[in-house]
Amino acid sequence: MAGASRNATHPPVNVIVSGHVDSGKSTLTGHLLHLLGVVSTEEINRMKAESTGSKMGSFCYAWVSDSSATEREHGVTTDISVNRFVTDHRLVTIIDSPGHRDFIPNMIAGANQAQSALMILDASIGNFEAGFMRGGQTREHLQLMASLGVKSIILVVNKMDKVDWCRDRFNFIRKSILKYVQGVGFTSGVVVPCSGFQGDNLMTRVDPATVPGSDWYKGPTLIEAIDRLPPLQPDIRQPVRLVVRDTLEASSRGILRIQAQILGGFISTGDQLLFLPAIETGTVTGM
Ligand SMILES: Nc1nc2c(ncn2[C@@H]2O[C@H](COP(=O)(O)OP(=O)(O)OP(=O)(O)O)[C@@H](O)[C@H]2O)c(=O)[nH]1
Repeated sequence: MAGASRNATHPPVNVIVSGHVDSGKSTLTGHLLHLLGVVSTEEINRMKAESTGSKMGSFCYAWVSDSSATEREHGVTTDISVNRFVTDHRLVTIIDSPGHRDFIPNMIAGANQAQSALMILDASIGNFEAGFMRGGQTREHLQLMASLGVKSIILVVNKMDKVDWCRDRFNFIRKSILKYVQGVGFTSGVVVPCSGFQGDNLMTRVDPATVPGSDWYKGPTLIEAIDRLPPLQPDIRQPVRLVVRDTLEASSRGILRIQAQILGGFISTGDQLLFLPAIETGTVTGM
């Protein structure tokens, strides 16, 4: 159903992975990228061996996103990491982001590039509550994303293995979060249970034969939910907003060749652009 091709012509969708600290964002992202073939089995096996050797074995999938020595040593994401994959109908750019409140500016930088979100909720007893109460990052991230223009959201009830796929626990979290999400202003909000670490319900429906107690779930897998996200449709009536993805060439005459994605408005040769956070202006000489 999906894979790592970068040449897909499917409509693009940019998805930020957000949520309270330690809810399992990087683990879920890394495991999904592995199942999609973006990260090879050899690479995962190497990360499993190295993380186990550093007594951080439970972070093996998180190491796909968390590539810096600090992130790996402390088991905490500090910056965003961006990957691409294709599904049946979408070209997905997935942006893993930090949950720790110290790194909120980096989470905002990621949310700025996205129109859709995976909000990761830790189903474990006490952990959903810690993230959802005042001072937790769940509400803060939802409010930030809504104010930054993220429109659609998939609510991922993660670590279901830690609550034995308890249907009542899922329904409790589902009810609590949906009420809040609608109040913040998101239009859609499908709720998907899964285990990012075990890989259940990421690419294939959780199997009651191997995961006892999960037979009640008949909804979409995570990848099916992602495949149904509304695609990016830049609104040309909005002010110009584009995300610089890469600098391809810088000439001595001061001409910079960049790769960028237009999120709104339209640009023409001769237009002046303001680049942030550098606060520098530039003139469009060609596209
Ligand atoms: N049992 C279980 N543990 C999980 C699951 N997902 C993640 N974990 C564990 O939760 C811990 C934190 O996982 P991370 O993926 O680093 O969490 P995170 O949300 O990316 O962390 P920050 O970005 O630093 O906020 C690790 O020990 C993971 O192994 C899951 O589905 N089940």
